[in-house]
Amino acid sequence: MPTVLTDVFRGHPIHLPHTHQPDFTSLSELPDSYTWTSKDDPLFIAPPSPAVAGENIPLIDLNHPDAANQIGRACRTWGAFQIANHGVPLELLQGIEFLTGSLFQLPVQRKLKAARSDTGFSGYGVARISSFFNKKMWSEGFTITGSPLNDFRKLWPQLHLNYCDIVEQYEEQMQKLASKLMWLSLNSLGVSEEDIKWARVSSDLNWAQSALQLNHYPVCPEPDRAMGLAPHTDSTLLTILYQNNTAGLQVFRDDLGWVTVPPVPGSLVVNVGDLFHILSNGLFKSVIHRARVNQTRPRLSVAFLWGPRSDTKISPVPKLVSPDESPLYRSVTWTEYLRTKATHFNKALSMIRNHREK
Ligand SMILES: C=C1C[C@]23C[C@@]1(O)CC[C@H]2[C@@]12CCC[C@@](C)(C(=O)O1)[C@H]2[C@@H]3C(=O)O
Ligand SMILES: O=C(O)CCC(=O)C(=O)O
Ligand SMILES: [Fe+2]
Repeated sequence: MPTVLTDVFRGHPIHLPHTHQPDFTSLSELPDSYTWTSKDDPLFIAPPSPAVAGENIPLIDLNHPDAANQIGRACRTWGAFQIANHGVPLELLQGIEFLTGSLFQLPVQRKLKAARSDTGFSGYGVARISSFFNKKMWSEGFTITGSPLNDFRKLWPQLHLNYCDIVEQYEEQMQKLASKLMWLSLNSLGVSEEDIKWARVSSDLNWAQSALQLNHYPVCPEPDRAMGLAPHTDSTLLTILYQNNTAGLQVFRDDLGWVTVPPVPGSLVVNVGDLFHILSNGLFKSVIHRARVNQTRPRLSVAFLWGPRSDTKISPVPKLVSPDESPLYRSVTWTEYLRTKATHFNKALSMIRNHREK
């Protein structure tokens, strides 16, 4: 049984055309292969409801005495929220943004030296979900899990140690924050450490693991017809996203359609992932989100994808299941779930759902 994320796709190759990325900046028209319509994605033009004006995911001050309830409410209604006063130093956010910008500015041949392999987890390439769509996405990405030393040495023969240091510090801060957010939201449901022993704060976070996904959305000649990152849910417990000062992230609500998440300097966006939806027996929504692009400003984002150790079985917390009903989902490890998702994409959750008798 693998215990690290790097092993997840070993024996489960995903062939993706990393080497066929265009030089985005040289294109003055959108090639057909990048032109999206609602045939390529049924939600492409989900009309915003009139109610959407003024509706936005909540911005929650973590120092507020009622923060736990506000977070709980946001997880139930939106599956996403922004946070201020999160305690992550501004210089570290600036550092990770600088690293991300420097990485994607490298010549494409250099980036390809660290390309993600078909069975690999880390490295440069197109989004993993690309194989589920007919059209290409206007973006490039870099996934990090474990030490980025080997990849970074290929990218920056001189400066790799400085950049490794930034990643290490960033991940350390994010891990602490993610655990705090998970417990604040669970506490709001009356769930305590007694109810989920594997996730005890006192167990020094050895029960968790993570990946960092760096994303770059270059400026685009026809943004209305292009897609930066297609609609998806994350398979995590929680994802913490840093976005630079360029809008592009949108979250989907059945009653509102697509809602743009405006960048708020210094704040972070938090998404509920599929595993948290399972753990909460469906009470917290794993939010469908996507990234759009624009004509004038490149966009960068850094997603901290956070989940349990690969061998931990995640199942609905018994306290959240009514005594006369079976849990909404059967138990699953993160490894099993990532593999299900890699094969079945947005049907993955329904594949592990327990079907209740009518
Ligand atoms: C741990 C992971 C979650 C992720 C797949 C991955 O193995 C590493 C990258 C993650 C990411 C980021 C972009 C969107 C997404 C759906 C994808 O294709 O790669 C997520 C994956 C996920 O949450 O399922
Ligand atoms: O770039 C964004 O805003 C979204 C990124 C994202 O959803 C991801 O990396 O999983
Ligand atoms: Fe995502």
